[in-house]
Amino acid sequence: MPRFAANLSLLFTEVPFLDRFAAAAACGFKGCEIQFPYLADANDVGDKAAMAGLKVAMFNAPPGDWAKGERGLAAVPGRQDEFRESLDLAIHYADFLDCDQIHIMAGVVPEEQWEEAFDVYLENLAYACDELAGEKLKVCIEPINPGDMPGYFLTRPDDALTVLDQLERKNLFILYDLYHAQITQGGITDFLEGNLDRIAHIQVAGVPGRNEPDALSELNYPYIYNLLDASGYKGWVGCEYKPRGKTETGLKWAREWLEK
Ligand SMILES: O=C(O)[C@@H](O)C(=O)CO
Ligand SMILES: [Mg+2]
Repeated sequence: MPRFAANLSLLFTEVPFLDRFAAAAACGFKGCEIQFPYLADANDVGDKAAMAGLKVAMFNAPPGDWAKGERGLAAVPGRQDEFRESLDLAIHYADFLDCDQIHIMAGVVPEEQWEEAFDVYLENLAYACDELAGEKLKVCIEPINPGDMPGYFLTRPDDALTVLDQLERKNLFILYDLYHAQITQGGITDFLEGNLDRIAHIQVAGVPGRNEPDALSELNYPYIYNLLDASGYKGWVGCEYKPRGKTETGLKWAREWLEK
């Protein structure tokens, strides 16, 4: 049975962020993920997760200046010092949130800089893997479709495999977001069956629309969940979608998996 993690950046937004942990637990979630926890104190976030009995399965390293359109620093030439400093904050939060894996975003890079950006990406990820290995943390990279994030540097799961092959780091994994992967590359079940040992975290959402992962999606999610179970997937499945209405009303798709 899949272990679902409520994405508290997109779900339960009917209540303030720090109240979402209890709201998710009340609906039966045992895990959560957070895109960017940094607006709240690490201690408060960790306490709220612990009090709600939620495992924090994943969060993102600081993305740079989100309001200015930055979507990560790892592949952005000239921002290496800032990238390295951002890891210190991510490690601080990982400690308080008791979370053992961090998604490091590549960033938006003009196409003419992509050749230089790839070298910067490899250098920064190697540094991050070595720094986080010392803290017993995993580094995850997530291909993101260019429709949702124009100009984002890492878009295809096969390109993420190339990065893992080049760096050969034991603590470097793919965050396999099925919503993005279906849009950019497809072949979801082949990729899962062929690379499950290189996938530390999975996220789901309906395609198209990024709403609930239910029968209105072109992906047959119950089939995928059964495949994950049969394949022995031990990670979490992050519910990273935009509810069509109230979060709780939209959770009908998860009823059979969420413990009450
Ligand atoms: O899919 C996404 O957008 C997220 O998983 C993320 O980390 C960037 O917002
Ligand atoms: Mg995602």
